[in-house]
Amino acid sequence: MGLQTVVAQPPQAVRHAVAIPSEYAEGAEHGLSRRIIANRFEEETRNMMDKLGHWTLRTSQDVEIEVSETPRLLDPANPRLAQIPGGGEESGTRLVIVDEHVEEIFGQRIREYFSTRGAQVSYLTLPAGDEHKTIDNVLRIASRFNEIGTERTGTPPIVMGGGVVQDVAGLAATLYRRGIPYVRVPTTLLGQIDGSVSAKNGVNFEGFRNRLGTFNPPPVTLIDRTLIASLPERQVQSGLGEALKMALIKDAELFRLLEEYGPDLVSERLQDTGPRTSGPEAGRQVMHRAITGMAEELEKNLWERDLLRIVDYGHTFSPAVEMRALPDLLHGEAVAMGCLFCAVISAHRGLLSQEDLDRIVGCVRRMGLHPSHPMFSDVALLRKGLADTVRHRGGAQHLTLLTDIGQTVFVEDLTDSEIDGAAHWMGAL
Ligand SMILES: NC(=O)c1ccc[n+]([C@@H]2O[C@H](COP(=O)([O-])OP(=O)(O)OC[C@H]3O[C@@H](n4cnc5c(N)ncnc54)[C@H](O)[C@@H]3O)[C@@H](O)[C@H]2O)c1
Ligand SMILES: O=C(CO)[C@@H](O)[C@H](O)[C@H](O)[C@H](O)COP(=O)(O)O
Ligand SMILES: [Co+2]
Repeated sequence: MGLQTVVAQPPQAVRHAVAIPSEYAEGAEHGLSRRIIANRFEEETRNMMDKLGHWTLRTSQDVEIEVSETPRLLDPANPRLAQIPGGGEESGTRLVIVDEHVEEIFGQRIREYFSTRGAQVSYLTLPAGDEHKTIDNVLRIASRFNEIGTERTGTPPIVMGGGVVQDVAGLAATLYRRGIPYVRVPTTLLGQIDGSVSAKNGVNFEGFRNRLGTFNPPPVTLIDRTLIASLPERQVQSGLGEALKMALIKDAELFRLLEEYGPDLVSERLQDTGPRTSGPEAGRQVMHRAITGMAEELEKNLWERDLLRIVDYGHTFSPAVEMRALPDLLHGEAVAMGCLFCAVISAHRGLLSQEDLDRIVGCVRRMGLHPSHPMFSDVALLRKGLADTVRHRGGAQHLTLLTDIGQTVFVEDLTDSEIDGAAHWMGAL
């Protein structure tokens, strides 16, 4: 039966062109009104549908993500790191994935830990840095899973390192056998306060940040704050860039801590060892407040069904800048600049006071971060970056701006001239 498209007068429920078989269309030639033809077609289709099978599968998934502070994680007396999430039995060799600096600093302790505990493990070291957040490295991990016989559930890999190795290994775990559990041990400040509660993984692709990735939260993430004591200052500052984001969008007290203790947090690597911060335990508070804020935001929207996300603050223009500047700008450095850029737009709109804007610039500087980079004055790059972010946000700007420190509003009407104004301001810093 040939099909021919006839634009019928839509009956109540039919609002568009209906494909009507040719014998009905022929009826039109015999003077039947299009309305009658369409009704007859609908009725016959309905009769036929009664005899056709129809299946709808509805399911939901309970997800529990444990993020636990675990002191003395590498002490062989502490069983936590070797445990199988959910308490299952270990049934073969587990892959321990680290990056090259983690290997350098902790490799020996990690080996001692597993050998003392008699755990069957194999090691894989990946190159460090965002430029190695690639699909090739995902495949390297998958090959090692094959080599050592990684199972569906009994041999969950353990990933120790910063956000890069977490993202790469997380994607490998989600692809392998269509998804295996793994244990996440973040060893950077950024990884501990931001990536630690995230369900996302990903790799950069064709010059775009996190263009390939999935949602696959590991069941267990273990945080030992002492592991970040060996971080270079610059990496601590970069991590504080994400803490600043969290402070600006929802936690004025966190902002106050960053403002007051910024330099100490950096020099002490949040260990609360110095005379000034050991009293109020600024390091512990900053870490706890940042994780709590992120967990609150992600728990209600883990799969990002809602693309209005305040945690994307500072991540609107920064992805384009960060990728163009690679490897010169670290993720948290670009995010801090992205936060400031949107604070400037907020102030130019009269949403944020000049005094608050000055406090934000001061805070960024106190944490040892640069408030700007020449690329944040590159108007063409910023506009292109926004266009791609809009595609990422389902075609809307969904731009978070500040109305106060710790208070936000979404806008959808940012103009090119506002971008130009903020870019000019950043260039004058
Ligand atoms: N999936 C998510 O939700 C999520 C969240 C935040 C960030 N990220 C991603 O994370 C990446 C940034 O993470 P990052 O800042 O941790 O960078 P990173 O992973 O590159 O680590 C930074 C550097 O610190 C080194 N290092 C790691 N632990 C160390 C330690 N304890 N002592 C000394 N050196 C150590 C690493 O080898 C690396 O050279 C970005 O690609 C970002 O997109 C992902
Ligand atoms: O950088 C990241 C995740 O990579 C987080 O800090 C952040 O909170 C958000 O998840 C990002 O804004 C969105 O990341 P993405 O969807 O662009 O990968
Ligand atoms: Co980020």
